[in-house]
Amino acid sequence: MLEVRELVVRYGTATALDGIDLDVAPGEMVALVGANGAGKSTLVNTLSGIVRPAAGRVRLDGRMAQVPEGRQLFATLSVEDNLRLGAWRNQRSRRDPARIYDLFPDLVRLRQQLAGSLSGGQQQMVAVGRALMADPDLLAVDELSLGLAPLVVRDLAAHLAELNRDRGLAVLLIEQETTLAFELCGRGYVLEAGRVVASGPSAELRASPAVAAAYLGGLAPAPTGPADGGDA
Ligand SMILES: Nc1ncnc2c1ncn2[C@@H]1O[C@H](COP(=O)(O)OP(=O)(O)OP(=O)(O)O)[C@@H](O)[C@H]1O
Repeated sequence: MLEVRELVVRYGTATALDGIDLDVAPGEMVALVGANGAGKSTLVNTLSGIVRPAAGRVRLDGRMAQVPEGRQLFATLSVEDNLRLGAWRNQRSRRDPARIYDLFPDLVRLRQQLAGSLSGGQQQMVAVGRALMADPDLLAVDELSLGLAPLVVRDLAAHLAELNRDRGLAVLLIEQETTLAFELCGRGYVLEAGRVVASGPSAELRASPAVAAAYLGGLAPAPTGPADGGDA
């Protein structure tokens, strides 16, 4: 449903994405991991049209909604108004946030509260809910876990997995938390300095030196097997 080919993005003379190929199939959960500055947000912002590519192409069948990095809620609007804003392109009949309250019952009692006064976890619920209000086929989540307690992250991750399983929602999960990303998604991509340096099933990526290298600046994990040939 999403096909990205040879995507190049530049900010002035700096190249942020340098020939990215990436696919998400309908109903798939795909992880995009990489260290700070690798180009993850640039990629998502290009998919959603916020950033214009210098070259390459993006083909998207269906509708994509984005949970932006840092949530970016309207702090002085209520939870309910933030949710409704997610549906501004929908027909009137699909602007009722009731379905989001079914998904996140905790938001019901907060519906009139200003978004700026919520906890980080509550804000992330609203940000996910607002994106879901657009009835997307693909949800791109930029840093689900950012600044949140592990229990809250678990809860949000469980919701995403449920939406994927029950409604066939495709998810592109942008994460620095590789453990979470590879647990939740069957397949993933590792980005380093604007390039895909590894991709494949999460089980393989988890053990991949490329993942460690992307995070530790080129240091591969120490070998776990017996030393080969050395006698020290
Ligand atoms: N608006 C911008 N103008 C100039 N350079 C930018 C802009 N946005 C991002 N960059 C640069 O592009 C590169 C990729 O940044 P990006 O935010 O996409 O990385 P990221 O992987 O999402 O990082 P993080 O995990 O820290 O959010 C970085 O070198 C960054 O400094």
